[in-house]
Amino acid sequence: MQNSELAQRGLVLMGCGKMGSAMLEGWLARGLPSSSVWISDPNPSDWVKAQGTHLNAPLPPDPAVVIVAVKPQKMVEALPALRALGNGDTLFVSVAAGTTIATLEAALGERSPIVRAMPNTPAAIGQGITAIVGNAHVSGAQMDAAEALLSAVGDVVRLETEAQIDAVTGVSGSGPAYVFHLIECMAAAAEAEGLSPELALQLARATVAGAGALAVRTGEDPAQLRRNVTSPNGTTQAGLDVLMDTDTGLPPLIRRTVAAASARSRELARG
Ligand SMILES: NC(=O)C1=CN([C@@H]2O[C@H](COP(=O)(O)OP(=O)(O)OC[C@H]3O[C@@H](n4cnc5c(N)ncnc54)[C@H](O)[C@@H]3O)[C@@H](O)[C@H]2O)C=CC1
Ligand SMILES: O=C(O)[C@@H]1CCC=N1
Repeated sequence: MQNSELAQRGLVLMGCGKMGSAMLEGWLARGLPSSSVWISDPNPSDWVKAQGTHLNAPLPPDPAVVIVAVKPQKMVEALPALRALGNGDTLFVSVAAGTTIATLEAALGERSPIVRAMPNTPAAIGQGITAIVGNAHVSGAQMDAAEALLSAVGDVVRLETEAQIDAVTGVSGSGPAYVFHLIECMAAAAEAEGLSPELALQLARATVAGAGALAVRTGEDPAQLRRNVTSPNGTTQAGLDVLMDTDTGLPPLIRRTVAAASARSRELARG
């Protein structure tokens, strides 16, 4: 499926909040005409309203792709409106956490091609990472199309099994929130050491952003990058002795954090 097929048959976006808008911004920037996009959302933002799409208009009869980006709790209410498009060659892509392919098949039709995806919010600036997995009805070309569509907002990885998506959700889907909280914690600690709130936040934000960019651009093992900062018996070593403590430091805390988010993903899947 080429962009031209999307442009011709149309793309439907069901739910256009934070995640839907992030993806829409990427597609429009990549040249998808706004006249080829149909958005269903009872509460669209001013930005969504200004994009020139078909907003809350009757859906096209045979769209190339339908993206489902409503909250998992809204699925039961939202999916019936899409059922008429099921069991054909319209490809459904759901980004909802914890909504299984089986649930989507039951609502949309057992023969519907369905891709389950887990993106993250850095998609808003084209730096997301999305994991995808499809059901048996997704053709190779449709999987390629889903990958192409989602690569408009960052990297895409294909999963071997649907079960992997719970761990993905716990790491990269929810992960930006962990990193934002790290910024908050570093800023609070800097304040506690006597810096002003503004300076503390500036230092924390730039440090996390710069370290992240360095890790990506160099492709270096993060452990080596860490060692590069750490002078023998210096300040970093003193800090890392606390942070890397295997009982009270970051390793067990992050392990529990990701486990809790992954467990919640599995719990949502059970309904
Ligand atoms: N925010 C995030 O970091 C990520 C979110 N997701 C998934 O994306 C989905 C959407 O999440 P967000 O964009 O954060 O939520 P959001 O609340 O910002 O957006 C959801 C949108 O759906 C709309 N909506 C509600 N009922 C609807 C209906 N019946 N039909 C059509 N639209 C309806 C709402 O008005 C809202 O604009 C969720 O399923 C979430 O699991 C996945 C990965 C990351
Ligand atoms: O918190 C959530 O449930 C969604 C899924 C991943 C990120 N946000």
